[in-house]
Amino acid sequence: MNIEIKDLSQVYKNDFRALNRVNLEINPGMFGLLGPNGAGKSTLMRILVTLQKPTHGEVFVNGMPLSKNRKEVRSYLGYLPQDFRFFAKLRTWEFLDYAASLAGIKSKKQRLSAVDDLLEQVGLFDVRNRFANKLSGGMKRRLGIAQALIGDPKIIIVDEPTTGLDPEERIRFRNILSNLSQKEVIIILSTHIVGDISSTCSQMALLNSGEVHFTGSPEQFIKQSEGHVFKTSVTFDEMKRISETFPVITSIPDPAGYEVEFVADKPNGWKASEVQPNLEHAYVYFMEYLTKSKIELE
Ligand SMILES: Nc1ncnc2c1ncn2[C@@H]1O[C@H](COP(=O)(O)OP(=O)(O)OP(=O)(O)O)[C@@H](O)[C@H]1O
Repeated sequence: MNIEIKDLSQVYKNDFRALNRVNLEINPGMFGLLGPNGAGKSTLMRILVTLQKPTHGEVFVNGMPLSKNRKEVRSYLGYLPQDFRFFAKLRTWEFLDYAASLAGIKSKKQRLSAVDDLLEQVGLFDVRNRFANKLSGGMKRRLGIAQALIGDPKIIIVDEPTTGLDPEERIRFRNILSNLSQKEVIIILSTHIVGDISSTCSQMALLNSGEVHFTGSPEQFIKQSEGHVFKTSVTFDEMKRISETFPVITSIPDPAGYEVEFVADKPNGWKASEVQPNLEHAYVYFMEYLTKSKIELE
């Protein structure tokens, strides 16, 4: 399985360009699409799941153009939309049973066995008789991924699935996804949460204002910010000045002021030592320095 996105643009009716000439290659494993709110992630996800036609460009799934093979591509897909909703009056297992019949599993016996497997897989078996609308936020999201997994999809697309979840549920959700990525499937995870990417994705892209600014592994992404993350001690007075000059990532109070970690192209006169960057540092560095310089260059 392989997805190639070629020169994809989306211009909305109000002339707003939500995607601008996006090119990506996505192979089996977990692919993280990282970007701030409004970057165009949901637009791209909706195009991939055939809910929206792009203004320009094409998506190829295993070499097949999506625009001419929508039905076939749909048969490979599982999708968890950002605003996942379900019918309030169904129990958790009934909802999945209903979703399985919509997905074309006709035999009742086959459906019930698939539902039990899915409930086990996402850790909802014990609450299978609870009304779906009475599940906690994290459980609802897990029910969402369970319905996306019906029919063993080869491509699983999840749009901002961890937003609003507490840390424990977020980890649980990521673990479900990373277990899936052991199989030969493509999982595309769109998120604005850096932590979702670091722990699970082998490949990633950074999308900002509808444009891809980076594509590669999280390790390569981090490498780009090496030599641009610093640590120094500042007085209370200096704190204001440094935070107006650079993005400060952490500030830990000490008796004389603060120990701060900041991201900069150069530390510009501040006596600071270099720090080994992590993904959060790299994201801030990209957003502050590299995406802006790319936009200015064009
Ligand atoms: N139907 C539409 N008409 C006009 N503009 C739209 C439409 N849908 C989305 N947009 C705009 O396109 C941009 C990208 O939206 P999109 O939902 O794809 O971003 P996103 O990265 O998923 O962000 P978020 O996480 O906030 O949803 C936003 O500025 C949004 O307001």
